[in-house]
Amino acid sequence: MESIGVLMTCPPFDPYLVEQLEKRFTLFKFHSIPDKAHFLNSNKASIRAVVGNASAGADAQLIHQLPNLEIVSSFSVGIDKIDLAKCRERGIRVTNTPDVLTDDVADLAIGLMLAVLRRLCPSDRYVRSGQWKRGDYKLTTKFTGKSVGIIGLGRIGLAIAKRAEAFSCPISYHTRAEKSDVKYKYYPSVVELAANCQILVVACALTEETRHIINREVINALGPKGVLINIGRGPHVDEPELVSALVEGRLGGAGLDVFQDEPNVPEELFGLENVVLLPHVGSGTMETRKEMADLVVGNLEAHFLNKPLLTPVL
Ligand SMILES: O=CC(=O)O
Repeated sequence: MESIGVLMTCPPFDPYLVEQLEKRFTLFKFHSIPDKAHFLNSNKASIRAVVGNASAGADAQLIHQLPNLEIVSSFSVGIDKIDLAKCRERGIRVTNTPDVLTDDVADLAIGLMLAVLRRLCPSDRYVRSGQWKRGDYKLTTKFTGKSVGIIGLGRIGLAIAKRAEAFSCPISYHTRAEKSDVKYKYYPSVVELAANCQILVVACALTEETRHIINREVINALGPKGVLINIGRGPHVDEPELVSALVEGRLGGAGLDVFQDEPNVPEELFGLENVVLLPHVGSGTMETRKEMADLVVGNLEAHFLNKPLLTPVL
């Protein structure tokens, strides 16, 4: 398989993934190539696979420039950076990394809920800056028993629900259609869900339908005591609306792992104690990233050996 060219479109941040790919294929790290047009012109014939992630996948323009592309294997569960319609049209296979990251992302969602309500980050800073010596930290808000509304009840949404249930949180949800196999309360609109929960979690895939699913109306329905948790994608949220709601106190707080223009985060949020900002680390544990890398490589190997794909999307 060494002669097969694999183009890595995401930054080569994961040393294990890079090592595994380099062992088997001819790996091109697109991120560090200065003249991308020239590179593509000279190497397009040999590139038969693309490896991307949540930040860079394969858009229509790239797919068009790779005449021999057979598979896009994403180091992520989300596939919003891949032009699926183009892949379908060209018969290009697509894989992602579901299941292996579900626990980590759900754990982080609960971590964000606790961090926002119990003010874990500012109270840590309180101790480090020596302020504790001058008096106790102010009282915070209880998490156990808060009502949790979840947008998207797929693998990750369900794992969040299961964890929140252990904290005695009543669970409700919104999905395109009501699910017959869950006992949680269903709301047919996101505004209704937001109006009826204290913590609203975005856990759905990013599609044209779910872009800006959190808008001004939803934020106002969640209200000045409500908390928004986003472990989905930045563009799920109308970010300027979220920022003004937080700055004006129209929303109680937010725990955000994702942003509209990563790694750029609105600086207006930096001074707010009711906001926790994370650098898109939902699946970022050593254990899970290794399993994700093994899936990326396993899918490529399966494809080039004409075996069934491990986690096919297309
Ligand atoms: O954001 C991370 C992923 O989609 O896996």
